[in-house]
Amino acid sequence: MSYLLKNVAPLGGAPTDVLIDNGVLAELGTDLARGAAEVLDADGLVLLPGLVDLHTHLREPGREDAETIASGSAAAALGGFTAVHAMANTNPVADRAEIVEQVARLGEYAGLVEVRPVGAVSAGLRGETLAEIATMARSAAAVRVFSDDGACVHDARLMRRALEYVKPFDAVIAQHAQDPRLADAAACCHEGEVSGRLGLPGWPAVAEESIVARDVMLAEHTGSRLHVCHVSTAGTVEVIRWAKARGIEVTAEVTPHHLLLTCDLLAGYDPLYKVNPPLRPADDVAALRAGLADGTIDAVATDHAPHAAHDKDHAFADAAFGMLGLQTALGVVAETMVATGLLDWAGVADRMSLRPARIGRVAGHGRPLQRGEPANVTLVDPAASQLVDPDALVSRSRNTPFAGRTLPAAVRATFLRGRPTVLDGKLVNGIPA
Ligand SMILES: NC(=O)N[C@@H](CC(=O)O)C(=O)O
Ligand SMILES: [Zn+2]
Ligand SMILES: [Zn+2]
Repeated sequence: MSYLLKNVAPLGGAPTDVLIDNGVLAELGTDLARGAAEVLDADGLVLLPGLVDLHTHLREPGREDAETIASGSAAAALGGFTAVHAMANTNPVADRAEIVEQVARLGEYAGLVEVRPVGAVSAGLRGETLAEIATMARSAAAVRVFSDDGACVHDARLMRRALEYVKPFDAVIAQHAQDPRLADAAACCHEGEVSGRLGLPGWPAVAEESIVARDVMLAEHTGSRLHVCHVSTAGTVEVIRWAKARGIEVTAEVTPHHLLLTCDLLAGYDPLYKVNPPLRPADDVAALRAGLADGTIDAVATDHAPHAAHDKDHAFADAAFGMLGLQTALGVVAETMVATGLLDWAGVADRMSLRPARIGRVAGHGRPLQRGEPANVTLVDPAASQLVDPDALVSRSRNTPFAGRTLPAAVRATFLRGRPTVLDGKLVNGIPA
Protein backbone atom coordinates (compact mmCIF):
# COMPACT_ATOMS: atom_id res chain seq x y z
CA MET A 1 0.00 0.00 0.00
CA SER A 2 1.26 3.47 -0.78
CA TYR A 3 -0.04 6.83 0.43
CA LEU A 4 0.14 10.29 -1.07
CA LEU A 5 -0.04 13.05 1.52
CA LYS A 6 -1.38 16.07 -0.37
CA ASN A 7 -0.22 19.53 0.72
CA VAL A 8 1.37 18.53 3.98
CA ALA A 9 3.74 20.89 5.79
CA PRO A 10 6.99 19.06 6.73
CA LEU A 11 8.08 20.39 10.15
CA GLY A 12 5.48 23.13 9.70
CA GLY A 13 7.28 24.57 6.64
CA ALA A 14 6.00 25.14 3.10
CA PRO A 15 3.30 22.66 2.00
CA THR A 16 4.30 19.93 -0.41
CA ASP A 17 3.22 16.42 -1.40
CA VAL A 18 4.83 13.38 0.19
CA LEU A 19 4.60 9.90 -1.30
CA ILE A 20 4.98 7.02 1.12
CA ASP A 21 5.80 3.84 -0.75
CA ASN A 22 7.65 0.64 0.02
CA GLY A 23 8.20 1.69 3.62
CA VAL A 24 10.04 4.87 2.79
CA LEU A 25 9.45 8.51 1.93
CA ALA A 26 9.63 7.76 -1.77
CA GLU A 27 9.08 11.25 -3.14
CA LEU A 28 8.63 14.81 -1.88
CA GLY A 29 7.53 17.60 -4.22
CA THR A 30 4.66 19.61 -5.57
CA ASP A 31 1.88 18.01 -7.60
CA LEU A 32 3.12 14.45 -7.33
CA ALA A 33 1.19 11.97 -9.47
CA ARG A 34 -1.05 9.78 -7.37
CA GLY A 35 -0.48 6.57 -9.31
CA ALA A 36 -1.80 3.66 -7.26
CA ALA A 37 -1.43 5.54 -3.98
CA GLU A 38 -4.27 6.29 -1.60
CA VAL A 39 -4.56 10.07 -1.31
CA LEU A 40 -4.76 11.73 2.10
CA ASP A 41 -5.76 15.36 1.99
CA ALA A 42 -3.25 16.87 4.42
CA ASP A 43 -4.09 20.54 3.93
CA GLY A 44 -3.13 22.40 7.08
CA LEU A 45 -1.46 19.36 8.61
CA VAL A 46 2.12 19.22 9.83
CA LEU A 47 4.35 16.25 9.07
CA LEU A 48 6.76 15.29 11.83
CA PRO A 49 9.22 12.44 12.12
CA GLY A 50 7.56 9.78 14.29
CA LEU A 51 7.91 10.65 17.96
CA VAL A 52 10.40 8.65 20.00
CA ASP A 53 9.85 8.18 23.73
CA LEU A 54 12.93 7.57 25.84
CA HIS A 55 10.94 6.67 28.94
CA THR A 56 7.82 4.48 28.93
CA HIS A 57 6.54 2.02 31.50
CA LEU A 58 4.71 -0.77 29.67
CA ARG A 59 4.34 -2.98 32.78
CA GLU A 60 4.72 -6.25 30.91
CA PRO A 61 5.87 -8.72 32.14
CA GLY A 62 4.20 -8.75 35.53
CA ARG A 63 1.62 -6.00 35.79
CA GLU A 64 -0.60 -6.62 32.78
CA ASP A 65 -3.54 -5.36 34.83
CA ALA A 66 -2.05 -1.86 34.51
CA GLU A 67 -0.71 -2.02 30.91
CA THR A 68 0.53 -4.49 28.34
CA ILE A 69 3.06 -4.04 25.60
CA ALA A 70 0.13 -4.12 23.14
CA SER A 71 -2.08 -1.60 24.99
CA GLY A 72 0.86 0.72 25.68
CA SER A 73 1.93 0.44 22.02
CA ALA A 74 -1.58 1.44 20.96
CA ALA A 75 -1.50 4.48 23.26
CA ALA A 76 1.89 5.37 21.83
CA ALA A 77 0.75 5.14 18.19
CA LEU A 78 -2.29 7.31 18.94
CA GLY A 79 0.06 9.80 20.58
CA GLY A 80 2.13 10.03 17.39
CA PHE A 81 5.01 7.80 18.55
CA THR A 82 6.78 5.30 16.32
CA ALA A 83 9.30 4.11 18.91
CA VAL A 84 9.28 3.82 22.69
CA HIS A 85 11.79 2.66 25.29
CA ALA A 86 10.24 0.17 27.69
CA MET A 87 11.58 0.72 31.19
CA ALA A 88 13.15 -2.18 33.08
CA ASN A 89 11.16 -2.01 36.35
CA THR A 90 8.89 -4.87 35.37
CA ASN A 91 8.32 -8.10 37.25
CA PRO A 92 10.61 -9.91 36.63
CA VAL A 93 13.02 -7.01 36.18
CA ALA A 94 14.53 -6.65 32.71
CA ASP A 95 18.03 -7.34 33.96
CA ARG A 96 19.04 -10.14 31.57
CA ALA A 97 18.89 -11.09 27.92
CA GLU A 98 15.81 -13.37 28.03
CA ILE A 99 13.63 -10.60 29.41
CA VAL A 100 14.73 -7.81 27.07
CA GLU A 101 14.41 -10.18 24.12
CA GLN A 102 10.90 -11.12 25.22
CA VAL A 103 9.92 -7.44 25.52
CA ALA A 104 11.26 -6.71 22.04
CA ARG A 105 9.44 -9.73 20.60
CA LEU A 106 6.13 -8.75 22.18
CA GLY A 107 6.63 -5.27 20.76
CA GLU A 108 7.17 -6.67 17.28
CA TYR A 109 4.13 -8.87 17.68
CA ALA A 110 1.94 -5.88 18.66
CA GLY A 111 3.37 -4.17 15.58
CA LEU A 112 2.30 -0.63 16.46
CA VAL A 113 5.56 1.01 17.47
CA GLU A 114 9.14 -0.10 17.73
CA VAL A 115 9.59 -1.22 21.33
CA ARG A 116 13.18 -0.77 22.44
CA PRO A 117 13.78 -2.52 25.76
CA VAL A 118 15.73 -0.71 28.46
CA GLY A 119 18.00 -2.97 30.50
CA ALA A 120 18.43 -2.63 34.25
CA VAL A 121 21.72 -1.25 35.54
CA SER A 122 21.73 -3.41 38.66
CA ALA A 123 20.50 -6.95 39.26
CA GLY A 124 16.86 -6.77 40.39
CA LEU A 125 17.15 -2.94 40.55
CA ARG A 126 18.65 -3.53 43.99
CA GLY A 127 21.57 -1.18 43.45
CA GLU A 128 24.11 -3.73 44.67
CA THR A 129 25.67 -5.56 41.73
CA LEU A 130 25.59 -4.87 38.00
CA ALA A 131 22.94 -6.53 35.85
CA GLU A 132 23.99 -8.56 32.80
CA ILE A 133 24.72 -5.40 30.83
CA ALA A 134 27.02 -6.90 28.21
CA THR A 135 24.75 -9.83 27.36
CA MET A 136 21.76 -7.50 27.04
CA ALA A 137 23.75 -5.16 24.80
CA ARG A 138 24.93 -8.07 22.63
CA SER A 139 21.54 -9.84 22.61
CA ALA A 140 19.06 -9.76 19.74
CA ALA A 141 17.41 -6.83 21.56
CA ALA A 142 20.67 -4.82 21.22
CA VAL A 143 19.97 -2.76 24.33
CA ARG A 144 21.51 0.73 24.24
CA VAL A 145 19.78 2.34 27.23
CA PHE A 146 20.30 1.05 30.75
CA SER A 147 18.36 2.34 33.73
CA ASP A 148 17.27 1.37 37.23
CA ASP A 149 14.42 3.86 36.82
CA GLY A 150 12.04 3.81 39.74
CA ALA A 151 15.19 3.59 41.83
CA CYS A 152 18.37 5.66 41.77
CA VAL A 153 21.78 4.08 41.26
CA HIS A 154 22.85 5.81 44.46
CA ASP A 155 26.10 3.98 45.11
CA ALA A 156 28.80 6.10 43.43
CA ARG A 157 31.08 3.12 42.92
CA LEU A 158 28.35 1.11 41.16
CA MET A 159 27.44 4.14 39.03
CA ARG A 160 31.06 4.55 38.00
CA ARG A 161 31.31 0.87 37.05
CA ALA A 162 28.06 1.03 35.10
CA LEU A 163 29.26 4.04 33.12
CA GLU A 164 32.53 2.26 32.33
CA TYR A 165 30.72 -0.93 31.38
CA VAL A 166 28.34 0.55 28.81
CA LYS A 167 31.02 2.56 27.03
CA PRO A 168 32.17 -0.11 24.54
CA PHE A 169 28.54 -0.63 23.50
CA ASP A 170 27.99 3.07 22.87
CA ALA A 171 25.13 2.73 25.35
CA VAL A 172 23.92 5.24 27.90
CA ILE A 173 23.05 5.13 31.59
CA ALA A 174 19.70 6.82 32.21
CA GLN A 175 19.67 7.86 35.84
CA HIS A 176 16.63 8.38 38.05
CA ALA A 177 18.37 11.03 40.13
CA GLN A 178 17.11 10.86 43.69
CA ASP A 179 19.32 10.60 46.75
CA PRO A 180 17.48 8.06 48.91
CA ARG A 181 18.88 9.63 52.08
CA LEU A 182 17.57 13.08 51.19
CA ALA A 183 14.24 11.91 49.75
CA ASP A 184 13.28 8.90 51.84
CA ALA A 185 10.59 6.36 51.05
CA ALA A 186 7.86 8.49 52.65
CA ALA A 187 8.61 11.60 50.57
CA CYS A 188 5.74 12.35 48.22
CA CYS A 189 5.57 16.13 47.77
CA HIS A 190 7.97 18.87 46.75
CA GLU A 191 9.66 20.10 49.96
CA GLY A 192 8.72 23.70 50.48
CA GLU A 193 5.88 25.90 51.49
CA VAL A 194 3.33 23.50 50.02
CA SER A 195 4.55 20.36 51.84
CA GLY A 196 4.50 22.28 55.12
CA ARG A 197 0.98 23.52 54.53
CA LEU A 198 -0.36 20.11 53.45
CA GLY A 199 1.58 18.18 56.08
CA LEU A 200 3.02 15.82 53.45
CA PRO A 201 6.58 14.46 53.77
CA GLY A 202 8.82 16.69 51.66
CA TRP A 203 11.18 15.90 48.85
CA PRO A 204 13.88 18.52 48.52
CA ALA A 205 15.15 19.71 45.13
CA VAL A 206 18.70 19.00 46.32
CA ALA A 207 17.93 15.25 46.45
CA GLU A 208 17.84 15.39 42.64
CA GLU A 209 20.47 18.07 42.07
CA SER A 210 23.18 16.51 44.23
CA ILE A 211 22.96 13.18 42.35
CA VAL A 212 23.04 14.93 38.96
CA ALA A 213 26.08 16.97 40.06
CA ARG A 214 27.86 13.78 41.14
CA ASP A 215 26.87 11.89 38.00
CA VAL A 216 28.07 14.50 35.52
CA MET A 217 31.47 14.36 37.23
CA LEU A 218 31.44 10.56 36.96
CA ALA A 219 30.50 10.89 33.28
CA GLU A 220 33.41 13.26 32.77
CA HIS A 221 35.76 10.93 34.60
CA THR A 222 34.72 7.85 32.62
CA GLY A 223 34.11 9.61 29.30
CA SER A 224 30.81 7.75 29.09
CA ARG A 225 27.31 8.87 28.17
CA LEU A 226 24.94 9.89 30.96
CA HIS A 227 21.25 10.66 30.49
CA VAL A 228 19.25 12.35 33.25
CA CYS A 229 15.66 11.13 33.53
CA HIS A 230 12.73 13.44 34.28
CA VAL A 231 14.54 16.63 35.30
CA SER A 232 12.26 18.49 37.69
CA THR A 233 14.14 21.42 39.22
CA ALA A 234 15.71 24.69 38.09
CA GLY A 235 18.92 23.72 39.88
CA THR A 236 19.24 20.52 37.84
CA VAL A 237 18.90 22.54 34.64
CA GLU A 238 21.77 24.76 35.85
CA VAL A 239 23.99 21.77 36.63
CA ILE A 240 23.35 20.26 33.19
CA ARG A 241 23.97 23.58 31.47
CA TRP A 242 27.30 23.83 33.27
CA ALA A 243 28.23 20.22 32.44
CA LYS A 244 27.44 20.64 28.75
CA ALA A 245 29.48 23.84 28.59
CA ARG A 246 32.35 21.83 30.04
CA GLY A 247 32.01 19.25 27.24
CA ILE A 248 30.64 16.43 29.40
CA GLU A 249 28.53 13.89 27.48
CA VAL A 250 25.28 14.42 29.32
CA THR A 251 21.75 14.54 27.94
CA ALA A 252 18.48 15.11 29.76
CA GLU A 253 14.75 14.77 29.45
CA VAL A 254 11.72 16.51 30.92
CA THR A 255 8.22 15.07 31.16
CA PRO A 256 5.10 16.76 29.79
CA HIS A 257 3.59 16.90 33.29
CA HIS A 258 6.59 18.75 34.72
CA LEU A 259 6.24 21.27 31.86
CA LEU A 260 2.60 22.00 32.65
CA LEU A 261 1.63 21.15 36.23
CA THR A 262 2.74 22.63 39.56
CA CYS A 263 2.66 21.36 43.13
CA ASP A 264 -0.25 23.72 43.91
CA LEU A 265 -2.46 20.98 42.44
CA LEU A 266 -1.73 18.86 45.51
CA ALA A 267 -4.01 21.06 47.63
CA GLY A 268 -6.91 18.62 47.15
CA TYR A 269 -4.72 15.57 48.01
CA ASP A 270 -5.76 13.96 44.72
CA PRO A 271 -3.39 11.01 44.12
CA LEU A 272 -3.62 11.63 40.36
CA TYR A 273 -1.02 14.35 40.99
CA LYS A 274 1.32 12.05 42.85
CA VAL A 275 4.39 11.38 40.77
CA ASN A 276 8.09 10.72 41.09
CA PRO A 277 9.84 13.16 40.91
CA PRO A 278 7.14 15.37 42.41
CA LEU A 279 5.44 18.31 40.77
CA ARG A 280 7.36 21.49 41.60
CA PRO A 281 6.57 25.22 41.96
CA ALA A 282 6.02 27.55 38.99
CA ASP A 283 9.64 28.84 39.03
CA ASP A 284 10.90 25.33 38.33
CA VAL A 285 8.34 24.83 35.58
CA ALA A 286 9.53 28.05 33.92
CA ALA A 287 13.17 26.91 34.17
CA LEU A 288 12.30 23.52 32.63
CA ARG A 289 10.54 25.20 29.70
CA ALA A 290 13.49 27.55 29.18
CA GLY A 291 15.94 24.65 29.43
CA LEU A 292 14.02 22.66 26.84
CA ALA A 293 13.76 25.70 24.58
CA ASP A 294 17.51 26.42 24.64
CA GLY A 295 18.42 22.74 24.25
CA THR A 296 19.99 22.27 27.70
CA ILE A 297 17.26 19.67 28.13
CA ASP A 298 17.45 17.54 25.01
CA ALA A 299 14.17 15.72 24.99
CA VAL A 300 10.62 15.40 26.15
CA ALA A 301 10.03 11.90 27.53
CA THR A 302 6.64 10.84 28.80
CA ASP A 303 7.50 8.69 31.84
CA HIS A 304 4.14 7.09 30.99
CA ALA A 305 3.47 5.28 34.29
CA PRO A 306 0.16 3.42 34.21
CA HIS A 307 -1.28 2.24 37.51
CA ALA A 308 -4.41 0.19 38.09
CA ALA A 309 -7.16 1.82 40.15
CA HIS A 310 -6.45 -0.53 43.05
CA ASP A 311 -2.94 0.92 43.30
CA LYS A 312 -3.75 4.55 42.58
CA ASP A 313 -7.10 5.23 44.27
CA HIS A 314 -5.83 5.53 47.83
CA ALA A 315 -5.10 8.24 50.36
CA PHE A 316 -2.32 10.44 48.94
CA ALA A 317 0.41 8.95 51.12
CA ASP A 318 -0.45 5.38 50.09
CA ALA A 319 -1.14 5.78 46.37
CA ALA A 320 1.33 4.67 43.69
CA PHE A 321 3.57 7.27 42.01
CA GLY A 322 2.99 7.90 38.33
CA MET A 323 0.92 9.41 35.53
CA LEU A 324 -0.13 8.37 32.03
CA GLY A 325 1.57 10.32 29.28
CA LEU A 326 1.67 8.76 25.83
CA GLN A 327 -1.65 9.99 24.41
CA THR A 328 -1.35 13.52 25.79
CA ALA A 329 2.37 14.28 25.38
CA LEU A 330 2.17 16.12 22.07
CA GLY A 331 -0.82 18.21 23.21
CA VAL A 332 0.96 19.24 26.39
CA VAL A 333 4.07 20.20 24.45
CA ALA A 334 1.91 22.13 21.97
CA GLU A 335 0.37 24.04 24.87
CA THR A 336 3.49 24.68 26.93
CA MET A 337 6.11 25.13 24.19
CA VAL A 338 4.47 25.87 20.82
CA ALA A 339 1.56 28.10 21.87
CA THR A 340 3.99 30.04 24.08
CA GLY A 341 6.41 30.59 21.18
CA LEU A 342 9.23 28.71 22.92
CA LEU A 343 9.49 26.06 20.17
CA ASP A 344 8.26 25.80 16.60
CA TRP A 345 7.30 22.46 15.03
CA ALA A 346 10.86 21.85 13.87
CA GLY A 347 11.88 22.32 17.49
CA VAL A 348 9.23 19.86 18.63
CA ALA A 349 10.56 17.33 16.09
CA ASP A 350 14.06 17.87 17.43
CA ARG A 351 13.11 17.38 21.10
CA MET A 352 10.55 14.60 20.63
CA SER A 353 12.09 12.62 17.77
CA LEU A 354 15.57 13.49 16.49
CA ARG A 355 17.36 13.86 19.80
CA PRO A 356 15.65 11.02 21.65
CA ALA A 357 16.37 8.69 18.71
CA ARG A 358 20.01 9.72 18.82
CA ILE A 359 20.27 9.30 22.59
CA GLY A 360 18.71 5.80 22.41
CA ARG A 361 20.62 4.92 19.20
CA VAL A 362 17.32 3.98 17.55
CA ALA A 363 18.03 3.32 13.89
CA GLY A 364 15.53 4.52 11.27
CA HIS A 365 13.66 6.89 13.62
CA GLY A 366 14.14 10.59 14.24
CA ARG A 367 15.45 11.04 10.72
CA PRO A 368 15.15 14.13 8.55
CA LEU A 369 12.07 14.20 6.31
CA GLN A 370 13.98 13.42 3.15
CA ARG A 371 13.58 11.14 0.18
CA GLY A 372 14.59 7.56 0.88
CA GLU A 373 14.26 7.81 4.67
CA PRO A 374 12.14 5.17 6.46
CA ALA A 375 8.52 6.33 6.64
CA ASN A 376 8.26 6.56 10.41
CA VAL A 377 6.23 9.74 10.54
CA THR A 378 3.26 11.36 12.20
CA LEU A 379 0.66 13.78 10.84
CA VAL A 380 -0.49 16.47 13.25
CA ASP A 381 -3.34 18.95 13.00
CA PRO A 382 -1.98 22.02 14.78
CA ALA A 383 -5.33 23.84 14.64
CA ALA A 384 -7.33 21.07 16.30
CA SER A 385 -7.80 20.63 20.01
CA GLN A 386 -8.64 17.64 22.17
CA LEU A 387 -10.61 17.24 25.36
CA VAL A 388 -8.85 14.66 27.54
CA ASP A 389 -11.36 12.00 28.56
CA PRO A 390 -9.76 9.27 30.68
CA ASP A 391 -12.36 6.74 29.56
CA ALA A 392 -11.47 7.32 25.92
CA LEU A 393 -7.78 6.48 26.44
CA VAL A 394 -6.63 3.08 25.18
CA SER A 395 -4.23 2.53 28.04
CA ARG A 396 -5.38 -0.13 30.48
CA SER A 397 -5.09 2.45 33.25
CA ARG A 398 -6.91 5.72 33.78
CA ASN A 399 -4.43 7.80 35.79
CA THR A 400 -4.13 10.86 33.57
CA PRO A 401 -3.61 14.16 35.40
CA PHE A 402 -4.96 16.03 32.36
CA ALA A 403 -8.58 14.80 32.54
CA GLY A 404 -11.03 17.52 31.56
CA ARG A 405 -8.37 19.74 30.00
CA THR A 406 -8.54 20.78 26.39
CA LEU A 407 -5.10 20.45 24.81
CA PRO A 408 -4.13 21.98 21.47
CA ALA A 409 -3.17 19.92 18.38
CA ALA A 410 -4.21 16.40 17.48
CA VAL A 411 -2.47 13.41 15.92
CA ARG A 412 -4.29 12.50 12.70
CA ALA A 413 -2.11 9.67 11.42
CA THR A 414 0.97 7.70 12.36
CA PHE A 415 3.01 5.56 9.96
CA LEU A 416 5.38 2.82 11.07
CA ARG A 417 7.74 1.76 8.27
CA GLY A 418 5.27 3.06 5.72
CA ARG A 419 2.27 1.27 7.18
CA PRO A 420 -0.40 3.35 8.91
CA THR A 421 -1.00 2.43 12.56
CA VAL A 422 -3.36 5.40 13.02
CA LEU A 423 -5.61 7.05 10.43
CA ASP A 424 -8.21 9.76 11.09
CA GLY A 425 -7.04 9.77 14.70
CA LYS A 426 -8.04 6.12 15.18
CA LEU A 427 -6.14 2.86 15.39
CA VAL A 428 -6.24 1.22 11.96
CA ASN A 429 -6.67 -2.26 13.45
CA GLY A 430 -8.78 -1.24 16.42
CA ILE A 431 -7.92 -1.38 20.10
CA PRO A 432 -5.82 -4.46 20.94
CA ALA A 433 -7.53 -7.06 23.11
N1 LIG B 1 7.39 8.20 37.61
C1 LIG B 1 6.70 7.58 38.54
O1 LIG B 1 6.08 8.24 39.37
N2 LIG B 1 6.63 6.24 38.60
C2 LIG B 1 7.38 5.32 37.79
C3 LIG B 1 8.77 5.13 38.27
C4 LIG B 1 9.71 6.25 37.89
O2 LIG B 1 9.68 6.78 36.77
O3 LIG B 1 10.58 6.60 38.68
C5 LIG B 1 6.63 3.99 37.80
O4 LIG B 1 7.20 2.97 37.39
O5 LIG B 1 5.45 3.96 38.19
ZN1 LIG C 1 12.01 7.62 37.49
ZN1 LIG D 1 9.84 6.22 34.95
